[in-house]
Amino acid sequence: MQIIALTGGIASGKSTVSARLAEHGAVVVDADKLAREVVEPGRPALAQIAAEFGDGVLLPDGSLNRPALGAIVFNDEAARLKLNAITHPAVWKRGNELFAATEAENPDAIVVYDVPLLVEASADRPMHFEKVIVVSASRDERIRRLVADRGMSQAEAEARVGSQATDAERLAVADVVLDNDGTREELLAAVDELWATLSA
Ligand SMILES: CC(C)(COP(=O)(O)OP(=O)(O)OC[C@H]1O[C@@H](n2cnc3c(N)ncnc32)[C@H](O)[C@@H]1O)[C@@H](O)C(=O)NCCC(=O)NCCS
Ligand SMILES: Nc1ncnc2c1ncn2[C@@H]1O[C@H](COP(=O)(O)OP(=O)(O)OP(=O)(O)O)[C@@H](O)[C@H]1O
Repeated sequence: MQIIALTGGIASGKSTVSARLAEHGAVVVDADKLAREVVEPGRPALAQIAAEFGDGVLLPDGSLNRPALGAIVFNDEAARLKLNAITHPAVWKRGNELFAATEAENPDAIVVYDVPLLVEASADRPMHFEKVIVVSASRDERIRRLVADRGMSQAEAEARVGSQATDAERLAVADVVLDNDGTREELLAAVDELWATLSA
């Protein structure tokens, strides 16, 4: 089994790349999904978040109020680091369990781990990757997509992008770079070429 990390800034195009790799046969594990799973009601991470940030980050039904927590952590680095310290170890642990289960089922699998915060969370990462793929798109283009496609305000989009590593920091750990400042079709063609080398 190979485990390949797929990273990139918010709205760089990671989901577009991982969906195409899945069509080719890759097993995709999505860290954002794992991060949602580890804060479900009843999980220890949710209790830790409520203890740290107060009951204002919970909805009346006891689940996480994501916009409320986002408004705090994307405007306050110390708060964000506290949240990361709660969630990231739980995400890596769950990821490792899924990798082990995939290997047991299919030792030849090519696993793509879609992990937005690979660089930011590297200190908490007890994990080795065969290759690191970075999807790169300019800061301005990513902010444009967040405002146009995700309904964020300009300020929210800038805060979220500003909470992440820079493209230069991500490119420093890249084995493969997929440029996504062009069209979606150009990106997909580059992914198809990449798959040919991964599966060779
Ligand atoms: C703050 C929260 C509640 C906001 O939820 P929301 O539904 O608005 O965003 P969602 O989780 O879908 O994340 C969307 C994107 O935001 C960015 N993002 C999320 N968390 C962080 C963070 N701690 N630092 C920087 N960027 C982040 C990533 O690019 C991610 O792909 C949520 O993102 C969260 O719990 N974050 C901490 C866990 C985490 O680090 N997740 C990222 C993958 S490990
Ligand atoms: N080359 C492109 N041209 C125009 N729009 C694009 C292109 N690639 C992706 N998009 C759009 O930009 C947005 C972000 O793409 P995508 O969801 O693949 O990125 P992501 O990195 O997975 O985002 P997130 O970090 O939020 O999960 C989507 O709305 C997508 O349709």
